Amino acid sequence: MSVANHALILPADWRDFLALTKPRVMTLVVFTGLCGMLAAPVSINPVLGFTAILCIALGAGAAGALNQWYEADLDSKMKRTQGRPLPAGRMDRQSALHFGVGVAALSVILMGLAVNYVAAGILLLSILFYVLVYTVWLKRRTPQNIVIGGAAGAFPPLIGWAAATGDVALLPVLLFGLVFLWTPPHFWALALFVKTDYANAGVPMLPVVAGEKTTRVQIGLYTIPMAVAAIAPWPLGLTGALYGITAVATTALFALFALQVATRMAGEGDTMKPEKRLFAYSISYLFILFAAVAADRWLA
Ligand code: HEM
Ligand SMILES: CC(C)=CCC/C(C)=C/CC/C(C)=C/COP(=O)(O)OP(=O)(O)O
Repeated sequence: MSVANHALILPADWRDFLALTKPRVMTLVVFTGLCGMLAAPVSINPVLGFTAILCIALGAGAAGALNQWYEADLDSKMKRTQGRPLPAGRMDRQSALHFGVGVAALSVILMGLAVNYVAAGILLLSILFYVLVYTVWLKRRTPQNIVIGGAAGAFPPLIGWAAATGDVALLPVLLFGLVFLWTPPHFWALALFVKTDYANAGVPMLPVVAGEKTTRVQIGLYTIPMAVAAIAPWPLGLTGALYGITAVATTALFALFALQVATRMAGEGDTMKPEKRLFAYSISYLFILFAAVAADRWLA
């Protein structure tokens, strides 16, 4: 059987290695890192700044590759992920592992040598968090997997800030909190409409384990502290009105969409529209907020 499987593996090309890095999701991860760096009250040398962002992209991509190396079995059971290079048989697991470990090591070492050790340390922590805490430990065990493990995706603004300043401060910590608290509504909105995929693969995502109604309520509840983290930098004097007004307006819309998801209880029939809208908007929302925090520092 394993010989037959092996015979099915076609040579991977560069597009498969690119797919291993989850490039679409990682664009937002890298963007939050870039804006965290631009929000810092110092001007980083452009070559070092570019290197730092490259390291975040390489580290995040490597973490995505290691995630796919570890869970090729799960990915082969879900429609959304069946076409990835490993489950589709276009790449062997060994190549994915070598690529992931090599690129992760390169990203952390380069960040440490060229930028600074604080940024390198947080980058290493976020890679380990995504691969070990989320993927290996929590994802298959508890519906709280993305609440705790999701912290991995919230580190990039801190990494960007640390790359520029060599330190951390309250503003990037609030930005960390924003992404951390944004992750549950972002992901559970999606999980509501890909629920059967996760159920088939045996992944205990919240809608599968606790049901649709609980998930909707949880989305609403997480939106409250998320809104506080999003708006707080303005009254705290960490940003100006450009960010503040943008945060209030975009967060109000997020809260409205989350409320619509929370109050649309299971069994009403018709379409799944509110959760699709919240999921799509969640992505634009973070792009806009992070663009605003950087613009506030440079334009205001
Ligand atoms: C554990 C936490 C998270 C989970 C489980 C999660 C899960 C997902 C899933 C399953 C998708 C569907 C499409 C795909 O696979 O490409 C998705 C889309 C996306 N996620 Fe997340 N996500 C998480 C955190 C984040 C974070 C922290 C960011 C960025 C800051 C992010 C940004 C995105 C973006 C930009 C997309 C859209 C990709 C596209 O256009 O196809 N996600 N997420
Ligand atoms: C800097 C650095 C290392 C950042 C890490 C970035 C990070 C943790 C992003 C989380 C977003 C993500 C790809 C979730 C997918 O969850 P999943 O793996 O359960 O999704 P899947 O079902 O699509 O495989």
